[in-house]
Amino acid sequence: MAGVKDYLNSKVSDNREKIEYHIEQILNLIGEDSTREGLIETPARVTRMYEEIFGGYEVDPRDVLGVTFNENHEELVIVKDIVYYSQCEHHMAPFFGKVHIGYVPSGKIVGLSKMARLVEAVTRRLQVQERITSQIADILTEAVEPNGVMVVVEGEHLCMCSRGVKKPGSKTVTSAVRGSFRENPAQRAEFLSLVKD
Ligand SMILES: Nc1nc2c(ncn2[C@@H]2O[C@H](COP(=O)(O)OP(=O)(O)OP(=O)(O)O)[C@@H](O)[C@H]2O)c(=O)[nH]1
Ligand SMILES: [Zn+2]
Repeated sequence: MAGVKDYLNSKVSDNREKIEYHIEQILNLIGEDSTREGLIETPARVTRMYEEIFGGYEVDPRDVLGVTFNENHEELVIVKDIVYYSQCEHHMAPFFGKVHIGYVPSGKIVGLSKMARLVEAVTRRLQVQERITSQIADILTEAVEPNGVMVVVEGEHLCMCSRGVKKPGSKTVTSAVRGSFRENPAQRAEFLSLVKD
């Protein structure tokens, strides 16, 4: 799957000193004095923050759904309102919102918490919202081999609020449908009615 495994080649925890050095350079290059009291710890703080917000690179998202259970439930299962924080790959600015995941099992189910772990693994990277949406749908499809999967992601992008076009409050909604959801409008409608507030 494009863009998932390659990311495991490098991670913040392997490169702390170099990242700190470069953050210090950026502070000076934007006109600051990196040696003043308020900034002296900033390169180390930013690096620790990067470990958190880019923690997805430490994980292969496909491993998160490694354990499944045999179960004969063949109706819709939804985990909704999973909050995520990601960073847009165009501006390295935060975007955030909620993920709603639904699937119709075909003999296999997955632990509910693993859905949230999958969201963490996919979002704590440089991303675009569309790719988050399709990666979640594809990884769940591959792991659980369900009859169908539907994923809806809502996002507010700070690169559109605090800069650029400056439209705070605008929301982007993306969806991905796989398997039975593609052919079955009633199933899509059921999913959408169950995830709406
Ligand atoms: N499709 C998509 N676009 C995104 C996402 N996050 C940010 N963008 C957009 O990426 C685009 C990058 O456009 P560019 O013209 O290269 O960059 P820019 O000059 O900073 O663009 P403006 O934001 O319009 O000022 C912008 O239109 C952003 O709104 C995302 O998750 N999905
Ligand atoms: Zn952006």
